[in-house]
Amino acid sequence: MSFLELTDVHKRYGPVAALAGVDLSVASGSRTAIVGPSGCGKTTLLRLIAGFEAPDRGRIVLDGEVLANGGAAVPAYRRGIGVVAQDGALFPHLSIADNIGFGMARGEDKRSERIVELAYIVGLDKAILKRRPHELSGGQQQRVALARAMAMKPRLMLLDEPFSALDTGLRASMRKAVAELLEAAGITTILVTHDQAEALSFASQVAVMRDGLFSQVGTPRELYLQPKDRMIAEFLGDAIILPAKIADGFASSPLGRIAVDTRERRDVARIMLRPEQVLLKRTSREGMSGTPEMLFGEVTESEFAGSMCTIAVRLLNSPDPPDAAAIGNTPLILRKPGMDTPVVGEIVRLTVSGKAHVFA
Ligand SMILES: Nc1ncnc2c1ncn2[C@@H]1O[C@H](COP(=O)(O)OP(=O)(O)OP(=O)(O)O)[C@@H](O)[C@H]1O
Repeated sequence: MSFLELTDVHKRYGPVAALAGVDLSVASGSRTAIVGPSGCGKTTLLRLIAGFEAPDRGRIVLDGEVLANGGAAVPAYRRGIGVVAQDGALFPHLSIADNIGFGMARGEDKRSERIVELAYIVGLDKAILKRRPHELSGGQQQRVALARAMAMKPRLMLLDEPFSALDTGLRASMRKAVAELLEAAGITTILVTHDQAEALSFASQVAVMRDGLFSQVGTPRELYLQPKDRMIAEFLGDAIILPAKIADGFASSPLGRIAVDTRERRDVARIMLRPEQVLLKRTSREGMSGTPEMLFGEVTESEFAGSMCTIAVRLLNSPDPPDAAAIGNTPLILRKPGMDTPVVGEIVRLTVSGKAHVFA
């Protein structure tokens, strides 16, 4: 049985259906990431789980306890749910120690020791406990917010874009530290993020939301490699989408014969590859002769961007695709390590590794 269960949850603001019948199961001790375009309902969902608002319809059950059933709802302060908002939302007039201690039960034993311990757990030096929030960096404030949420020993932790104010390096290290921290404490967590890489690396379950509904829920690997549709594919990373004729576990495509992830299909469909599945080897125009079964292309654009660079490759001898008009002369957009990126005009041999995913 799942730890948190949402069934047919609806929430409307005037004419806007922010949530249009959401179902979600979250396992105990797991980490779930919710991603989706701006305005799709992510924050509304967290607010309903936290108890800041009640659903119009539907049930929210946490560890067997009904938190909300339509408008009838357990108040937020009785839910045992920790919330860390995007801006940290610290109390500006309280010291860092009192901010952290705010989450503790009144008269809790060894309060000061526990505050120091929580500060240590989230990687804060105890020297800053006397300071006020405005004397801390954005990253430090986020850690205080997390320590405050952990101080109340929550059953469930809700993180609403908690890393978005941090720069790239700090963001990755904070994410890892927070994941380890919550894991060690056995706290079930839901993270809302705009960053697909963050969702895929942080969570054991990723839920993609669109127009107030989950369009796909699964493991990061399932969603990345077997997205249900083009929108989900492109939301979670770069995707090469091609027309293909499918039969017997293979696709005839503009990139030649490629193994696909289903043996059942026998039709014309769109297939998807992730750019890292297309491997390039430098060659020359002379190297193309006498090898009709191999696939070649010419680099038409190359954009340097540090560790990973973007290149465009125009296919030179593509087998006829099933609907040639759909691909036309569109180059493939690939990302390659910056140290060894082919330059414009170079001829490359292309091979595909792994299987392509067939869209329904
Ligand atoms: N209090 C409110 N009153 C009226 N409309 C609201 C209210 N809160 C949210 N909405 C609307 O509900 C929809 C969902 O909003 P929500 O904040 O949940 O989206 P989101 O996915 O979290 O967006 P973002 O990624 O931009 O934060 C939006 O159309 C929003 O304008």
